[in-house]
Amino acid sequence: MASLARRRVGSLLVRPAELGRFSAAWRGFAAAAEENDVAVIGGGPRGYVAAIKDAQLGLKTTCIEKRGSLSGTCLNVGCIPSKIFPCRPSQFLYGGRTQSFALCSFAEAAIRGMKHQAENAEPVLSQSPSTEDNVKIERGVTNKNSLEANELEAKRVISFSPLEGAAISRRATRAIVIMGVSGSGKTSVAKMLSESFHCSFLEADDFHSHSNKEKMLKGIPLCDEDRFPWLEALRDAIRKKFVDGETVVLACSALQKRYRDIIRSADPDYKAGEYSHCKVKFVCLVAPVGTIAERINKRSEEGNHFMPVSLLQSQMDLLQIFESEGIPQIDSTMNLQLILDQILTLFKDI
Ligand SMILES: Nc1ncnc2c1ncn2[C@@H]1O[C@H](COP(=O)(O)OP(=O)(O)O)[C@@H](O)[C@H]1O
Ligand SMILES: O=C(O)[C@H](O)[C@@H](O)[C@H](O)[C@H](O)COP(=O)(O)O
Repeated sequence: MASLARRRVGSLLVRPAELGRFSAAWRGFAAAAEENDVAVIGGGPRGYVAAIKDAQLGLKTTCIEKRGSLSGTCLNVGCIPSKIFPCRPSQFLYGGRTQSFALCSFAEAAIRGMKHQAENAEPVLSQSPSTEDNVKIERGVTNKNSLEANELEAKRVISFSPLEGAAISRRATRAIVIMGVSGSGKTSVAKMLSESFHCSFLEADDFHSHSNKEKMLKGIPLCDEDRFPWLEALRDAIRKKFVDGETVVLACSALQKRYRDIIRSADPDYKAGEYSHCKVKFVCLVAPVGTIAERINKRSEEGNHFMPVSLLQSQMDLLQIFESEGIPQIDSTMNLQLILDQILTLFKDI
């Protein structure tokens, strides 16, 4: 089979021999100097399972893992029990039957095991994988740009960093639309958000027809006839992302509910009005008209956009959000990092 992944410098490469107790499972894996069919980045529970499966399918597989042993945080550092129990030991460990735990013998045995782990948990917690430092290191190793950083050539690379893993598994089928009037900061914020999520970014402006852009350039507001094909193209682009199992962040004005409804219909399961179940989520950036006008003027002076400030008022007039839609509004006079932090907080649980 043709080589799909070639290692040039392998400081991050884990050889099968270094995998200790996993070596038997890794017999099918390529030695570092051999050619690889697949490179799997990240040796956590998802990464090593993918790598083992590839090896079982007969592909020469190399797993890249910074830790030097497999199975990620759970096995090497300590997983949920060791993190939870030191916080609430009395409730879980000593409350026993007197609390509302209907414990079967299996659960009792599990708790005894956890108690044992908890008693030894202090040093584990001091190197908790959830510290920011640790996350940074992981991202440095496994994000999409890391191929170059790792000096790894690959046509088929599967990446499983803890952070990206969380992003993929928790947000896999979401579209987050950063909406608002022209100049409110949609593009700037949406780009940053997509970088944080390691996901695609779509710019609604790129979907406008030439005639739409010409119209706006001349200071003529779009009408619905102009907008609908544009919004439908955006809907289709988002739907494609959903089909591919991808998260996407879109910057789009989406000023009226009827426009947002077209975008919401990218979710094939969306039922009109059931906003909280819809995979398409909106966040609206708001700021006083004066602030936005200044930004648009500056942007126009720099020749960076077709949208003239003369259209701002028509956009402000059009913007309408219904309370029932539950669209969070973010003050876009804040600096971009603060805006991003607020949005990340909003979406931390999805
Ligand atoms: N929070 C912010 N603080 C300061 N300037 C901002 C902020 N957000 C956006 N800008 C600037 O305002 C202008 C318009 O932002 P942009 O992201 O293009 O808005 P939109 O996509 O909503 O039209 C850009 O020049 C951008 O750099
Ligand atoms: O970034 C912007 O300045 C706006 O997003 C703008 O370019 C948008 O494409 C138009 O506003 C057209 O759509 P509406 O007239 O429906 O906002």
